[in-house]
Amino acid sequence: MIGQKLILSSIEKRYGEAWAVREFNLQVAPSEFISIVGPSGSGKTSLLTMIAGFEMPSAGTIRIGERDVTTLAPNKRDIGMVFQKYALFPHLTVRQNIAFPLKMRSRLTRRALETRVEEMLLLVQLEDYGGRYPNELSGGQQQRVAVARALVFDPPVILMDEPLGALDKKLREDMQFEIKRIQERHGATVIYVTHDQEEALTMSDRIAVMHQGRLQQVDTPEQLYRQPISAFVADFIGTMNFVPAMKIAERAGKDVVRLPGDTVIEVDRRSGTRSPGEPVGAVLRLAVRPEHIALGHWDKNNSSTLAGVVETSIFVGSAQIVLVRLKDRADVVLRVQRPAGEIARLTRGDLVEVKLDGATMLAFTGEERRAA
Ligand SMILES: Nc1ncnc2c1ncn2[C@@H]1O[C@H](COP(=O)(O)OP(=O)(O)OP(=O)(O)O)[C@@H](O)[C@H]1O
Repeated sequence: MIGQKLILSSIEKRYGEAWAVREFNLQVAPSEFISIVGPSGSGKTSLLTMIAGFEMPSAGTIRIGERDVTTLAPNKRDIGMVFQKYALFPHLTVRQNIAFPLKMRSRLTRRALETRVEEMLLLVQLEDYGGRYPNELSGGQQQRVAVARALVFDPPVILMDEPLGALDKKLREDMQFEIKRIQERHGATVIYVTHDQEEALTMSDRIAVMHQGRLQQVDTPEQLYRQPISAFVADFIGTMNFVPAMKIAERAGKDVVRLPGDTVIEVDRRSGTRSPGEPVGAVLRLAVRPEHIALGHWDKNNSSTLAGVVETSIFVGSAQIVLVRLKDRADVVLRVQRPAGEIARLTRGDLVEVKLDGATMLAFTGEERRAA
C-alpha cells in the first residue's frame, strides 16, 4: 500500500455562507512529498481534514490509489497522521505506542509485530529508546515516535499538520531533514501543512500555495521561487521586493519600463506572469529578489541611475543585508542581500546607486492572477 497517488478533484468546502475551499484540484504522485502553504485562514486545515475524512467536502471527490474515498469513514482510509501535538499515549512505552496501530489493524503474529516495531525504531533512530515513556523523551524524539507510529502500518498517504510547530528553531531544522530522510526511505506519499514557507522549500518535492481557499500555484520549490505566477505567490514564497513602474514601450518581446527617478530599463516577459502584455501606460509592480539587487557608488553626474538612501546595514554571517529607501519613492524600501565583504561598509544615510537587472525581475499588474 505504501505511497499511493492522491487525487483531489474540484473540492469545495462551505461552512454556512463562507467558503473555506474552492475549486481545488491537485494530483499527488506516489511517494511525493507535497506541502500546502498559505496565510492563516486560507483553507489548509480544511483541506487536510477532508482528506483525513473528518469533514466531508461540499462538492468534489477524493481518490487514493484507485479508490474513491470521498464518503469513506476516517478509519477505513488507512491514512497515517502526525500533528503538532505528538498525541502519544503517555501510559504506553515508545515500543507500545508504535505497535498500537498495528494491533488495531492487522493480525500479525507477536513475533512479526515485534520485528516491525524494531524496524521502525531503527528507521527513526530511536533503537535504544523503545522502553521509555513519552515524558522521558525530548520534543524531537517524541515527534519521531509519532512519525514512526504513523508509518508503521505502511499507509498509502500520510498527513502532517504543522508537525514541527512546537519545536524550537534549531531542533525544527534538524527534524526537517530527519522527516525527509525517513519519508524517502519509507516511500510514503506525504501531504504536509505548514505556516513556514522556508520549511516547505526545504522539504518538499512540490509546494501548493493556497490563498482564500483557492490553489494559487503548485510547483517545485525552485520553480515557485523563480517563476511565481502572481504577486501574491512572489511575496509569500521567500523575500520579494516590489518596485512600482510604468510601461512606456515594447521592444523585441521585452517591456520598456520607467522606474522612480525616471530610470528606464527593459524587463523580460516571462511566460505565465502576464498574458497578454499590458498596454503602454500600464502601471506595473516589478518584483526582484534581495540577492538580485546590486549596490554601487552614487555618481551625481549620472542622472539615469536609481538612487537610494541606506536605512540599515546588517551583517548576518554569510551575507550583508542592507535596507535602502528609494530617493524618489520614499514609501519603497528595498531589502538587498549581498555576499559578506562584497560591499563597502555602509551606514545609515549613505547615498547609493541601486542597480537592477531587468533579466532577473518579474512584472505583475496591480491585480493578482489566479492559477487557471
Ligand atoms: N468549522 C468551521 N466552521 C466555520 N468556519 C470554519 C470552520 N473551519 C474553518 N472555517 C473557516 O474556513 C476558512 C479556512 O480555515 P482553515 O482552518 O482551513 O484555514 P488554515 O489555512 O488552516 O488557517 P490556519 O493557518 O490559521 O490554521 C477560515 O475562514 C475559517 O474561519
